[in-house]
Amino acid sequence: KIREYKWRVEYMHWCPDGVDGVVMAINGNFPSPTIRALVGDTIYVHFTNNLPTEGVVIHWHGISQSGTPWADGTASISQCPINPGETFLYKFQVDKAGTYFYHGHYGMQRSAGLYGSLIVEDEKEPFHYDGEFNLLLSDWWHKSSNEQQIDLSSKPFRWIGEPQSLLMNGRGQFNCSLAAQFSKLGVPQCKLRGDEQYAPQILHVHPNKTYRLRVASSTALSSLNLAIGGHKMVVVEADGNYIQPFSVKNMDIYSGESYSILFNTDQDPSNNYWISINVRGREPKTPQGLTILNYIPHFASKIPNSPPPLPPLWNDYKYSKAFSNKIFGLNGWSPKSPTRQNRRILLLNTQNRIEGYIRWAINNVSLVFPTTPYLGSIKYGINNAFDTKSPPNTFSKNYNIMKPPINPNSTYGNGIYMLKFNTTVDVILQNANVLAENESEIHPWHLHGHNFWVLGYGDGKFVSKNVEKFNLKNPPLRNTVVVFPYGWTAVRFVANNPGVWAFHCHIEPHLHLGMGVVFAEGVHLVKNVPNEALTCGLRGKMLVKNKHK
Ligand SMILES: O=C1O[C@H]([C@@H](O)CO)C(O)=C1O
Repeated sequence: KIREYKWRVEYMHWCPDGVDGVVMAINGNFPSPTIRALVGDTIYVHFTNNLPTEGVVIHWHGISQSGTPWADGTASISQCPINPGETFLYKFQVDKAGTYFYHGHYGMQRSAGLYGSLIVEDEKEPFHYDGEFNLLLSDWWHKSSNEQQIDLSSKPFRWIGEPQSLLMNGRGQFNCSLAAQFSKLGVPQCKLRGDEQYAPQILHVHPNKTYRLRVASSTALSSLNLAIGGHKMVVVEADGNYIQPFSVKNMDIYSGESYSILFNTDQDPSNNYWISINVRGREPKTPQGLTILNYIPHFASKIPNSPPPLPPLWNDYKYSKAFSNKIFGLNGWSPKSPTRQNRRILLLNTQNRIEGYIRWAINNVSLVFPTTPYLGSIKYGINNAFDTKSPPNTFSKNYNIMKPPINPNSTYGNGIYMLKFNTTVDVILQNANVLAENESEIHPWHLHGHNFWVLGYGDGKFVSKNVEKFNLKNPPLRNTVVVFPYGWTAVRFVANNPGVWAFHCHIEPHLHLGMGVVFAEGVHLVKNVPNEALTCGLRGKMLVKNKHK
């Protein structure tokens, strides 16, 4: 079935957390509209840019874009930014059921609020439920994304700081709390009618049923922990892949990840319950995000009679690792990983300083995007559009990941990794100490155009004997995976999707500061690239020249 949408993106005044602000909205909605489709459907989005002075693109996070790499929505990689006043047609198939989302992928447009849910349903699933909800999680700053972007590229560097609020489906509370009576912070109780833009979206449930909660995190920065007070959660899906069900009382979710959980409404039906999100992995300076699980027929306004769930300590990484290590592919539903790899790439994640500017680098290269999208320059053989020398396959064996870099300098680069078509590639993501002593941060890495198998995580520096401990039995398939502080993460994927694909830290300011790499495979097999995708930069000039010949 074809599902067709006409969308226009524009700036709009909105009040996501009780403080007036400006969001990037689609057709007047914040968050942007939810797409619901059935597996196998083709989506047509006629996307018009009504922003007054800036380009825009939309990335369909988790969708393989098999056969349509020009619709992946990554500026400088798969297409030219759509100019103000122009319309671009995103046409792609949703070939895999799951919980997904979409978001801006140019500059800091995700932080500006350009995101929405994309849910692909399946007729056959390995579990049952009576009803479902969807929560798209995000973090929100009172400073505009434009100013954030300027801060990050200033000398001296200005860090954007922690978000002012956490949002669920675009709703949060900054100047008041839903749970003030349980809080020691002295914030007032929110007095809400329920129709405010920042009033929480309440989840209404019937007792003694099973519900599916779909959650995805579109945060710009924050790693989160989600809990439903008094209720156990059974995790059943990760990034559009069925996983071996496991039960937890709260769960971590990193930017770029999505999950489905099942919960039973088996608690005292005369009470309501909190649903909470809290910041993990960074010293929390942002109040927890809250909404209410309301047992019908009681009033939704009835405040739960116990305090919101207590999250694990923000820096309890052992706790986070235990959660990640519970995720396995579901037998019979999850495709098996190839048993061996053709190529192994080691990627060292470092924070650096180039000419006084703070940047992130991978194997000492800090990614800057070229003006001509890679897809067009490779496909049409334009060889002066980017550095055709590949970035390093590995990093120095002597690098001490436990200390700040001895030489923090790095280089800007836009070279990419050319992968042989249909080969199996292992990537080891290696974390390290940042510029300051005794600090290493969480980085959730997201791969475009593919899922990868997560073969394992480890502490410290990766050594070749770690390969013996790789999980080849039931590794989970995902499109996003966390790299823990001072640790490494190993993933495997098959380079079988003709196109050019970003692989990057999903923390938006980190990508903006160079924390990513680009893979290209089988580009000669890409057919029918619409001219509108690539009519900018040198490819644009080439088209114009040909016309006048
Ligand atoms: O990229 C980042 O910069 C700051 C800090 O490391 C320097 O101010 C921070 O917390 C980041 O995640």
